[in-house]
Amino acid sequence: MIEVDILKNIKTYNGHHPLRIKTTFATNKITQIFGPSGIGKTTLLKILAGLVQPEQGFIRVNNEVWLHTQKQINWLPQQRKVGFVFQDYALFPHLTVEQHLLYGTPDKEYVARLLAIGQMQAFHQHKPKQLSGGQQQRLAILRALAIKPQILLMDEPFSALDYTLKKSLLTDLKPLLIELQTTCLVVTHYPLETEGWAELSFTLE
Ligand SMILES: Nc1ncnc2c1ncn2[C@@H]1O[C@H](COP(=O)(O)OP(=O)(O)OP(=O)(O)O)[C@@H](O)[C@H]1O
Repeated sequence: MIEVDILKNIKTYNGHHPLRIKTTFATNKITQIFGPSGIGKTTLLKILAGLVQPEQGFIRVNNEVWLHTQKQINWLPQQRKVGFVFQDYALFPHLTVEQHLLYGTPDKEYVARLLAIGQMQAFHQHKPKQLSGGQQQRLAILRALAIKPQILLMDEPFSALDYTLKKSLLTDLKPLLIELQTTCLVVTHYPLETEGWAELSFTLE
């Protein structure tokens, strides 16, 4: 179980606004996160990854306390074993597709498997600027999986994919997540629950 109890002052167009989130997420499940634009969905993912710091907070993943502001516990992002799919992909311009994946794992067989899941074999030597938007997005997803993350945080990860690609990616990703025992939190407007992909949902209000 992931236990989250955080308070973050977020900047809005007319000053500051407190973002208070107290909830739990089931581990080894896919949870879709809903909420209106600007409510703080991306901020929640970044706080879980350790990329944004809340003013006050507590995060426990199973029996590991990742963040406890009162006790000055704050695990570094790299200690959290989290994969992150950023809304803007955040790819490395100088690395090829294959190098992006090898950055996360030395396991060449696993890299080949990821390339197949993302239908990216033909582009493995390409750099991001030689890829389409949908290919860049698939690479961002594969890179996040390369480290075999304990938690996979995905921010609008399928927005640039057409329906057919999205369907086949969802079909191939789910067994991998089950095999890796990865907990997945995904922010997306695409109805993953009706697709039978997301198992749970959480709405940020
Ligand atoms: N590091 C930060 N510190 C303080 N405020 C922030 C920080 N990052 C984002 N914000 C503010 O937090 C608010 C929520 O942003 P966020 O991107 O988390 O929303 P969202 O729910 O993901 O929105 P959308 O669905 O439009 O992507 C915005 O008003 C933004 O300006």
